[in-house]
Amino acid sequence: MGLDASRLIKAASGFPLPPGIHFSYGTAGFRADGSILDCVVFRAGIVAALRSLNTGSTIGLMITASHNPIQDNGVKIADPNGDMLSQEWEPFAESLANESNLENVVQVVEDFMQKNGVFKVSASSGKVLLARDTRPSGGRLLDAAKQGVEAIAGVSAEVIGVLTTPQLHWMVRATNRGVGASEHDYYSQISSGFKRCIVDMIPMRKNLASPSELVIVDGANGVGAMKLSGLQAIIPNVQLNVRNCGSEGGILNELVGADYVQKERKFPQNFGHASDLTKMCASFDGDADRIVFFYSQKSEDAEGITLRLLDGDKILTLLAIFIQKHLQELRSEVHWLSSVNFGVVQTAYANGASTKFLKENLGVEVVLTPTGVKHLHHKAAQYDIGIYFEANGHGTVLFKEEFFAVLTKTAPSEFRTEGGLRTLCRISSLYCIQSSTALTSNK
Ligand SMILES: CC(=O)N[C@H]1[C@@H](OP(=O)(O)O)O[C@H](CO)[C@@H](O)[C@@H]1O
Repeated sequence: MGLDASRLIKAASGFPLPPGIHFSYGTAGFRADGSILDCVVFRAGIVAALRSLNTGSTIGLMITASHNPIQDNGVKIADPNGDMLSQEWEPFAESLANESNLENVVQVVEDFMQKNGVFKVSASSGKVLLARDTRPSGGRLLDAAKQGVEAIAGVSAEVIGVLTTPQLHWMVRATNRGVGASEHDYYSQISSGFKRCIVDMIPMRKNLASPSELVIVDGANGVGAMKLSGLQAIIPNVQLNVRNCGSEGGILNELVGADYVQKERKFPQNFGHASDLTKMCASFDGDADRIVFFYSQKSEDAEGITLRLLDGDKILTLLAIFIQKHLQELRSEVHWLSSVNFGVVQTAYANGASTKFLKENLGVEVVLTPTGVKHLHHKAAQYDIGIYFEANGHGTVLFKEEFFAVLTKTAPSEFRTEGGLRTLCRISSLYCIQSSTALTSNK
């Protein structure tokens, strides 16, 4: 099957390239002021459609500018297993996005297809799932992306609507695995992981609804707040107090959200009250793929209250201590577990004290990668158990599937401290979401 050039040119002519601007493919896709992105997003739709034909799988396309201001927007593409678009495709995406001549657009696509055998692998039934966050330009840009997908014959676009970025990544992965991939399935998976990991594992905290256990969440006036209420509806016994939901006139990412709290070391709007003292709080970013925690303490200064931040480095360190402890217990009992490798991944921006602690005090292998989830995720996935976090709060825990399968099949009777085995299985059930997500880390 060849490219339908006239169909592509006709569709592309509706989305002219704004003159004099070069669009760069950044750490996670294209970003710019939302008013000038129609062409780039349309062409990202073409890239996603071709990727779908090339891989013979469903691909995801997300319209979001994450932690950036409300007037910005952007586009990220999710690969079949829920990872970021393969880095090999980034130069193609960038040259397509910047081609000003329509005839050349076809040429760029044809050359790339020829080089990569896009249509050799494909059946004639590609599919792209499309979603967006809550930005005002999101609906218009989602439509541009849809038209880009449909400009490629044989590929269909399914608009899912408003989602967090991790939800879209998860749905793409679940769709390609042929398991339940609805938003409700997503909540059910987190909810059962939460129940197994938090509620059952820590009996004394069973009554999580008690006011002292309340977690207060800063939703950054974005999609995370909205989705958290969906999740809360099916998680029993947990009371979350969600502020900055965007419904009371608050502006997305303005004086709120993970980026603000982490960079400014300030309370987000509607936090920092005396009544919140010592309570655990969490901040999402605009598309809920970052989280940082914080709490307040009494201080001597004029404000009287100081913010204590748990950024990605601290979250990673706490997780590493926890997993290392259980792993060491199990290794002392079961021979094959001694070969299980466990490592953590940070970027060069990580606090050096955390890296030193992880290496020297905890004895964990630490690898540094460039900034960007695609780099950290890829590296962490090479371990049986890998944790990655950027200081800004992107991160997760990954369990290699083969390792997890052996772990869950191992009879509890082989272990004296059965609890350690159960704990690892339970943690993996909470982090089974696979992509950096604020919702699973909300504990
Ligand atoms: C998915 C991804 O790679 N996101 C990138 C990107 O963050 P966003 O929250 O997606 O804007 O830029 C950050 C640097 O500004 C980088 O730290 C991070 O890894």
